[in-house]
This record gives sequence, structure tokens and C-alpha cells, in this order.
Amino acid sequence: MQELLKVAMPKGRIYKQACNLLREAGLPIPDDFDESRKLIIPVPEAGMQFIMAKPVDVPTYVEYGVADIGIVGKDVLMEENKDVYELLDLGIARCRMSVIGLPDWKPVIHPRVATKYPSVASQYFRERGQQVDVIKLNGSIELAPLIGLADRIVDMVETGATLRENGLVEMEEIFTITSRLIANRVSYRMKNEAIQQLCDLLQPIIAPVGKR
Ligand SMILES: Nc1ncnc2c1ncn2[C@@H]1O[C@H](COP(=O)(O)OP(=O)(O)OP(=O)(O)O)[C@@H](O)[C@H]1O
Ligand SMILES: O=P(O)(O)OC[C@H]1O[C@H](OP(=O)(O)OP(=O)(O)O)[C@H](O)[C@@H]1O
Repeated sequence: MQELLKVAMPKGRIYKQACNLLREAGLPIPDDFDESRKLIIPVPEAGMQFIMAKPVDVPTYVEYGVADIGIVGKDVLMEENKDVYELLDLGIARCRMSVIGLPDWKPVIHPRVATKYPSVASQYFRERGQQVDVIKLNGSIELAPLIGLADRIVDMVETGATLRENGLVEMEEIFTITSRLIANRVSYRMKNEAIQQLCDLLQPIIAPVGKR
């Protein structure tokens, strides 16, 4: 029997969209998977085993080869900078990474910037020749400018509801973010047929990117 393809799946907001995309591609992913609390989920019908990971950890599982492939946001890929292949832009979980602040924000010499993405934010301001102090937070990033921890934040915007409800404004969009299919370098060679088959199934339904 052929070995199952180990897939690092992101728990949380991407998971359902990822399952639906696989279903759309024709893979028999049972409906009741969406609510499961199991961390290792065999899906033999689809030739897969899901490894349920925290989104930020998906590239780590794939880099170490304990997962052959994974689904993860481009934001995480940029921040984590792991040695993995990026195979496809899946077009799901679309949002943007932006610089955000209070509407009456005034430039200061050495602004503080709070973010979940310290590496991306540092590079962004460095490339613009702006010296900033980057403060790493793990959630509720929008709090930082409201209570004086930071002058600006770098964070995700999807509907804009969080900004509106907290009286913040988007100052600059840095990147459009979507989820990507990634692969371990060795798995990509050793399990090339299975991985290529999956890409071939996904390709026609994700193109043109931007429709989702
Ligand atoms: N509105 C959004 N806010 C944040 N991430 C979003 C949004 N919409 C889509 N995404 C994508 O979803 C991923 C985050 O998913 P999720 O919020 O489930 O994980 P998380 O950041 O680890 O959450 P938590 O730390 O709250 O568990 C991001 O990496 C991004 O690619
Ligand atoms: O534009 P919106 O649709 O409002 O989405 C953006 C918000 O969603 C995310 O937060 P999340 O819900 O993941 O909370 P956390 O960062 O506090 O964990 C993100 O960090 C923004 O705060």
C-alpha cells in the first residue's frame, strides 16, 4: 500500500477553507473533519494524513520533514523564513499585511512599532531607511497604539472591522496575503508523484488567483 502523504494543516481560520479547497479539487475529505479535535487525522481515502498544527509552526514541521507538505499563510512564510519549497498560491484566506496607526499620528524620530511579525516589519522599515523599535506581541496588536505602547503597528487586515471598531486607520499596505502549499525538499523528490498529482488537481481550481 502507498505511504500516506503527511500534510501539516493549520488549525484555526485557514483550516475550513483548506478542507473545502481540497474537496473542490475532488479529494474525499469527510465533512465531520472540520470540527474534530484530533491532532493526527488519517484520511486514507485521499491518500493523506493530516497533522493539525498551529499555523505559525506549519513551516517547521515541513522543514524537518515530519510533514511532507503543508498549507500556511504567506505572512508566516515570510516571517519564519524556513527552508521549504513554495509550490502553489492557493488563493484562500486572503487578507493584507499593513502599517496601521491612529488617524492623528504624527511622525516621531524613533517610532515604536508593535507586531506579530518582527522580522517582516524590521525589513520593511529598514528598506525605507526608517529607524524603528520593533516590539513583538502575540495578539490584540491593535491595543498597542490605543494605550501608548507603540506609535504604529504592522498587522493583518481582512474586513477592516477591527480597525474601525478601534478608531485606527490603515496607513500603507505592505503585502497581499494568501495561503500557500509548501513542501519539504526531500519529500518533493521522494514523493514527487503524489505531490505533483495533488498540484495538478489544485491548479485548475485556484487559477486565476484573485477569484477567491
Ligand atoms: N483577519 C485575519 N487576521 C489574521 N490572519 C488572517 C486573517 N485572515 C486570514 N488570515 C490568515 O490566517 C492565518 C492566521 O490564522 P489564525 O488566526 O487561525 O492563526 P493564529 O494567528 O495562530 O491565531 P491565534 O494566535 O489567535 O491562535 C494568518 O497566517 C493569515 O495567513
Ligand atoms: O480586518 P479584520 O477582519 O477585523 O481582521 C483583522 C484582525 O484579525 C486578526 O486578529 P485575530 O482575530 O487573529 O486576533 P489576535 O491577533 O488578537 O489573536 C488580526 O490580527 C486583526 O486584528
